[in-house]
Amino acid sequence: MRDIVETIRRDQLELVTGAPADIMVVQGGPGTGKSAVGLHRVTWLVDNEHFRAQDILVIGPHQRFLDYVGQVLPTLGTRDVNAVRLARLWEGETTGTDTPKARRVKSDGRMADVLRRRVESDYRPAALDALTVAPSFEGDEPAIVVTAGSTTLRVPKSEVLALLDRAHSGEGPFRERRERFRGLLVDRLLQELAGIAPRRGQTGTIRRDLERNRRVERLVDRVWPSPGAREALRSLYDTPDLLRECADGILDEDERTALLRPRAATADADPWTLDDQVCLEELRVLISGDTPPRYGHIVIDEAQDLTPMQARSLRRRCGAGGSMTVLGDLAQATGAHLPADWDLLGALLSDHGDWRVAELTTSYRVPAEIMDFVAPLARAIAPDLPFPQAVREAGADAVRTVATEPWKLLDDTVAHVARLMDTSDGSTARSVAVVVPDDSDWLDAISRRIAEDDDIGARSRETVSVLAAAQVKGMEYDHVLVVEPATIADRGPAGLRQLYVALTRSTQSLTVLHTAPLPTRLTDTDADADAGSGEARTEDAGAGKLPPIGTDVRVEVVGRAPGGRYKVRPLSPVLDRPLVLTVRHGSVPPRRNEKVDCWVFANETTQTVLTADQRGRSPVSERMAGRYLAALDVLGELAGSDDGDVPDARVRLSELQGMANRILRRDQADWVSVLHLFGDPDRERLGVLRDLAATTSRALKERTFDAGRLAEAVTASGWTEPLARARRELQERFGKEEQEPAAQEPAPQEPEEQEAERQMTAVDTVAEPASAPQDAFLRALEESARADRACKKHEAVRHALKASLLWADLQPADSAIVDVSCVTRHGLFLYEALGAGHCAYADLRAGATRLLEVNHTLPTPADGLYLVLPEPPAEDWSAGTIRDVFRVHVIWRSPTGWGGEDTDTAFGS
Ligand SMILES: Nc1ncnc2c1ncn2[C@@H]1O[C@H](COP(=O)(O)OP(=O)(O)OP(=O)(O)O)[C@@H](O)[C@H]1O
Repeated sequence: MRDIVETIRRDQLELVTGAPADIMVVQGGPGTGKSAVGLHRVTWLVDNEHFRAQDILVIGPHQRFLDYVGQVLPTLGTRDVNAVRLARLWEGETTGTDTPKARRVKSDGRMADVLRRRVESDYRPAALDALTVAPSFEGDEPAIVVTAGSTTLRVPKSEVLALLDRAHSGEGPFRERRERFRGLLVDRLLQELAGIAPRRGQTGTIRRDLERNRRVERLVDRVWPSPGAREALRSLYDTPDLLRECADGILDEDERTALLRPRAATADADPWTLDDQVCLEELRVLISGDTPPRYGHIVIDEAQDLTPMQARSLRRRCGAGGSMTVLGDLAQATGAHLPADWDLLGALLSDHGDWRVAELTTSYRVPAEIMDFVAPLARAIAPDLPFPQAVREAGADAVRTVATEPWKLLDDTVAHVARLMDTSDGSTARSVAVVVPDDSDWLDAISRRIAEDDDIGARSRETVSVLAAAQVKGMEYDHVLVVEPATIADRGPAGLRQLYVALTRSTQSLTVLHTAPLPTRLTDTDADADAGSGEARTEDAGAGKLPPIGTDVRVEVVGRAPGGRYKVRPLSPVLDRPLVLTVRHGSVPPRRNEKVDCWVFANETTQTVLTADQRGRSPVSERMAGRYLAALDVLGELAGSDDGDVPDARVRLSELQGMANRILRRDQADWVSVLHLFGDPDRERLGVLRDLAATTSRALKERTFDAGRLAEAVTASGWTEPLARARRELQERFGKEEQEPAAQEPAPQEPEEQEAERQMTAVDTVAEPASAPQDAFLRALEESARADRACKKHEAVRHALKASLLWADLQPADSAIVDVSCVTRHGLFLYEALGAGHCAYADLRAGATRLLEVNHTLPTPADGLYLVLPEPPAEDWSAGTIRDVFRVHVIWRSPTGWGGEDTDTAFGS
């Protein structure tokens, strides 16, 4: 950043020194110096006395940006500028999260109209009817009556209505107009009093008495109540009729349903979200006219992520004659709204006044080789934006894409981090960022492995950052290592943009480590430029034409497609979408013109992905059906309960969460069947179900469960009917009621935290002892498993094995008897871990015998048996002998991963 002080370029300088008038939007790709321009502009505005430093507000996306501001502005000679994170701009604590749908509705500009109507809905002149007294003589009209001391004052109803209308139609916030009405009414009563008792009417205290008169108070409260902002919003969210009235013609039914939320016992206990806080500010302005502090000039960084409601609120902070510098890149938008142009934000930030867009088109950060690599992605997500030209070249090695196997990914990541750290010239340490998909376990797994690594552990503390993709916006590192880009790209509507942000953070080199094929949008150098900025929007765009997941298709292989996939043409049925066949690593690649029977695995925006791999298509087994039945009912039972006292509620909620997760992750033997059972919902709706199960479970755990609130949430989610249908279907299919889930397996202590583990145990064919063997035999096996597991080394090996299976995209399980079991493409495998020092032939023989015993307890024998050692066997002949004699394979932990002849098959290859 310090470089820019000397090297600022002409196009940047023009923006820095432009006269501050209205709104200037600076649109520029990654590394074009937008943030740098914004900060230089602050200094220039202060130095040239356009504004005092304290009249300038700088808004950034996160704390690291503020640290950067705090560091850079003083070096430019400017102090006392207000700098704040966007999320901190609004009053109140954020205690809740919204569903993506609710978030989009609350932050949409139309919400301002709904809120305005909500405030005005409290003006109720019709309530006057109930407060009037009948005419007292012929020719008289209904009137309101107020007693002032011994005098009775009557004002005809028509006059009160006129006063109401006069006050209401005037200018000003709601409460100001309400007080105006009170004043007008009191004036009128005084006038009445002056007619009856001229002398009393003139005393000074009588006006105050009338203002506080109980009847006057009551009348004002009835015809013109005025709740505070929080109550106004709570009642809007928890009263469907009120919401319908306020949103009529503005929000459709789906959108209204997304907003509904039961209220908690107190307003403080409500789950207030950031978008709620923005709405509350809007309401405070409407109700009492309270506005936040204003500034002369506002600089907003990463402005592409502003929501329309936030933009309105920022406008409010801009003083009369104030101006703004708005910095952003539409291609990097990852917020609730993905704007295709600056029109809406420009109009809102300028309050429909003047605004203009200037462009920066030279990337100073990202080397040309990396920009070339991301160009297809940029074309896909933002075809109309100018793509920045890089000023620097970093050499042929600047971009590396490294395909690896899932079980090697951790080791490979660490090895590449070590390589990148060693690129230092010796004087300055290089900054290295490892960017992983959001919400994955990899953040912890990789951080831990790096920290534990003897070689780089201590050295890495200062220089290596492991970050989720959502955390890297606006950041810059020497070397960036992006792990599994396909998963980042697959995360929701903004996934591809998130990936674009992650890939453009580096000044020196980019390494991409992947086990799944690279996203086509990244590799597709021939892609049409008009793929459209809506490309990343939703997976179900144009849903009418999409072939259902699980549909059988026979295809002919046409040739290779980018990202390790194959272009195919449909033979039957004929599908009119581009089709690609994906092939798992390690399997035999299909030949050109080969005919393949496959099925629809996923519908991407522009193509349908097929696979011949039958994993995922198993029917729901009878054993799982019992558990699913219990899970499908749990929300209904809880919603109808008094206090959440429902048998095994958290276990069943966890199962329900697991059902949604298996579809979202496409990772279990029966995920396609469960998808159909749920009625083929899209990913967003599955996310809603998963979150509902998780939050309910958390509420039970934290004893904040509220049945009424759950009932409303379930209705609002739209899941009531699909869950009931799924239950009916399962019952019909298996002709039974659910089994007790607790009888299936021990209830985990913390269902959410045990989710991963429960996923594993959810595999149908997983090793659960059959009832035939003697109890005593089972107990003996359990006992010896327990003894083995007391050894730390044994457990370390067992968990390392599970981790590698997970990396291999498999779902390991275990039980009281089986150390690890896993369904692979070759069937069910059992694994027996050995502990420290158990590597002699006698130990292997004992382990193999035990494996055979465990195998004997299964209803049907496993398809592969593996002994897993903490180190290589003591004798070099023993592994082969064990295999020949017992048909048990032997693998062992090695410094670089796993050793042994059968390592590949052990992980399903
Ligand atoms: N004229 C320049 N000469 C040399 N380096 C520059 C120049 N302008 C910007 N830079 C450098 O380029 C890098 C990127 O700048 P900056 O962070 O301001 O870009 P940005 O447009 O905000 O990027 P992004 O959108 O990716 O967050 C910084 O290291 C900055 O110092």
